[in-house]
Amino acid sequence: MAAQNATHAQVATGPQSEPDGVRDREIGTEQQHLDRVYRRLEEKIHEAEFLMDDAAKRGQVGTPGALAERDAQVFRAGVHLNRLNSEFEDFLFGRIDLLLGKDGKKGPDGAYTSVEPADDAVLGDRADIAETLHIGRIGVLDADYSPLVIDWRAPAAAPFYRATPVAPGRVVRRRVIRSKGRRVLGVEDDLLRPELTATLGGSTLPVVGDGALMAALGQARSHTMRDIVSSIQAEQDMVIRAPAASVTEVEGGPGTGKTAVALHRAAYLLYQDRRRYAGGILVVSPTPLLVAYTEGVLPSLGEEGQVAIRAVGSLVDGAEADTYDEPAVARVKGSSRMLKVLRKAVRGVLEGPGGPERLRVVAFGARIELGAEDLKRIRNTALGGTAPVNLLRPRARRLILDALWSRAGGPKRYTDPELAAEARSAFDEDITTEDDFLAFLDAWWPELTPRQVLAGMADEKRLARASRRVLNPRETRLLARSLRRLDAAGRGPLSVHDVALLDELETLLGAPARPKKPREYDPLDHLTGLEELMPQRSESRRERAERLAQERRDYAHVIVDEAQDLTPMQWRMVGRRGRTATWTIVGDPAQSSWSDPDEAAAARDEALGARRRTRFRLTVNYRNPAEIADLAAKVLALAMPGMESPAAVRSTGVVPRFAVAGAALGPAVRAEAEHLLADVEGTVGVVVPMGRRAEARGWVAGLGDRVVVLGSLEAKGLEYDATIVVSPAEIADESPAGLRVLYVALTRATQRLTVLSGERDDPDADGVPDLLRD
Ligand SMILES: Nc1ncnc2c1ncn2[C@@H]1O[C@H](COP(=O)(O)OP(=O)(O)OP(=O)(O)O)[C@@H](O)[C@H]1O
Repeated sequence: MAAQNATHAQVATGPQSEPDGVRDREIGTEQQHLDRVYRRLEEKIHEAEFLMDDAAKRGQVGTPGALAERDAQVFRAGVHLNRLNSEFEDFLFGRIDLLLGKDGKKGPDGAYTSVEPADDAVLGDRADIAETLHIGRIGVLDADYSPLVIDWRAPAAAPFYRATPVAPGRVVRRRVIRSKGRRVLGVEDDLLRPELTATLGGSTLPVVGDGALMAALGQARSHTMRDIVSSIQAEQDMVIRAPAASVTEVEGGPGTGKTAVALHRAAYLLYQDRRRYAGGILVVSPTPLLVAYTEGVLPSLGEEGQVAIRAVGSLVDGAEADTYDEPAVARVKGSSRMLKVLRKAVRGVLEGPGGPERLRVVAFGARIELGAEDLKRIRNTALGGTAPVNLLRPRARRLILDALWSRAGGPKRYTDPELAAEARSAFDEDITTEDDFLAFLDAWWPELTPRQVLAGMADEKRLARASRRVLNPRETRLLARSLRRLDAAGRGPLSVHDVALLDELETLLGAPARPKKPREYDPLDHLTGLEELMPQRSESRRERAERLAQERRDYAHVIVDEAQDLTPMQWRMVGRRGRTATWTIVGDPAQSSWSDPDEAAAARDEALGARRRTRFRLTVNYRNPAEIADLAAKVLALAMPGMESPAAVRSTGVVPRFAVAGAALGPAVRAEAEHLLADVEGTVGVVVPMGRRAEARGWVAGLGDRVVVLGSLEAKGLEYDATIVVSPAEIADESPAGLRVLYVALTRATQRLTVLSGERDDPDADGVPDLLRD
């Protein structure tokens, strides 16, 4: 791990100090340990299988108590088995050799807890190794409760990540073990106290290899993210294990590991306080592509489904956004001004033309009528309530009945209150059972769905009434036009920004009634008496609204990745899902595709309110070689003058390639992609302006699934072995945030970068486009 805290002194390592045969011997030593661990795991699996078997037998007894016990046991044993099976591959990855600690106390995992060495741990320049710990994805205790493997999230594993040559604590040697299944393939050591001659069991402590981080960073990339448990760096570990304060904010440039750190933090929090986080951890990701890229990481860390990774366009149930609005429309839809527009739009639907203008009923043998003015007055009184509009319908119905009763002279007919009450209830019943009255109510105060209201906003005239003095006429026109994709019921392709509007509307409207699904018949029911324990009460609307609101608040922790991109309306949507949660927010203002980073920051402040914040900064770029990072820094200087770029941890000696295509982009992109496919083992990303996505897919058709075409906004968070950035000037011109979007595009490659100039780029004699020159 030569770059452990790259700013600190180098760690002494190196094959030069490695005599022949030492590596094989050390691999053999670790192999013996792994064999022991596997034997123990097999014992545990047998125990789990026995438990399940035994539990199934108990199930045959059939009493409710025995069944409940059976369920609990089967569940526990099932989880256990799943875990062991899924973690069976590659789960032991580290080892630390430690000096004697200051005190002799042991923690629950069987390891000594002291961080600092005892005063007499080192004599002159000699020391004995007092403790050896192996680190893995889950903890395994031997039959005598001594630790065979320490879970990477346990406190005893922290020194594996945190020790540096400047502050080594008790760690003398840190070893990363590469294993596959039951076989140890390699070991890489860092010596943290090179000045010492340390002995283990009487022999000198050997040192093998030259660090695991570089090996990990140089590996080819696939279409899914790998975990980094074996090489988490000290500054990253500080974030992963930070106490779950109300808000943990992490900033850092491209490639500093923000996404990796956020996901590993989720795994750490679950480990550290499973009960607290059983309420779920929500990870909000900017695009479905990034969700697909990161989804696999957590199960491999040994979790059991408490973590939901959702794209910001899929946070509302039933809505799946697959469209991007053009920047001017996105700016309107994302702005907090939309809140006012939506409020008025909801009212506008109720008041809008086409609704009934009068109500006629027959009561006491006479015809009674409420006219347009009466209905308007009643509607305004009803809307004076604070509840969501759909939940105000019963109130409006009652006000209508009151008005009819009074118009029919009801209050004057009866002096006896009891008689009056009886007559009133008969009057109400007569009217409300009439089909005409029900039809009137449905037309006059329809139960609205968020999608209907949104679709209604496609009518420019109607929208203009709702947006008066909030949006200007151009903004209103753009907004109305963009919503014409939807039919009257709101079906049709939704944009990412529409989803936040739907969520806001759902809050304004209250949840519409959903047809109740009949509960499936379960043959166990009559045995367990479950029906009695869980009576099927019918739920009132208010109860339902409260329940849904509750469900939304359910997340115990919310992680926001690429937080710089959330619009004010999206912050409101995400905020609703974490009202009582703790938060981890990671992002980089320099990569913001939102036109106004200050506005987004203000919206974040509003969503988080007065919660206490703890801030961290990540400073080392683990993705891009220095040659690519240096080029990207030129765009950063234009996009955000004065912003520092993170220090690249490695260099490949290969500078970015510049090619000029002019108008003939297709053949040039294809040729460059073919060239890069031959150069790298893994993936090639072709980043194009958003409007060129469809044609670009044609350019690379047939080159295989190692090549991926992405619109500039879709590249966020992803990475490829090699990247082709097509027409930088066109990407930069696409939106007011275009230079920052270009910065994102230029920082996706782990090995090779080709920049292809289009018609607008004005390349110099070397093919370097205007925007990337010194
Ligand atoms: N400690 C580490 N060990 C090995 N690889 C690492 C480490 N930290 C980060 N990486 C790798 O560096 C790359 C960048 O990480 P990640 O995507 O989390 O960065 P990021 O800060 O989210 O980047 P961006 O802001 O550009 O989206 C990934 O391939 C990740 O696996």
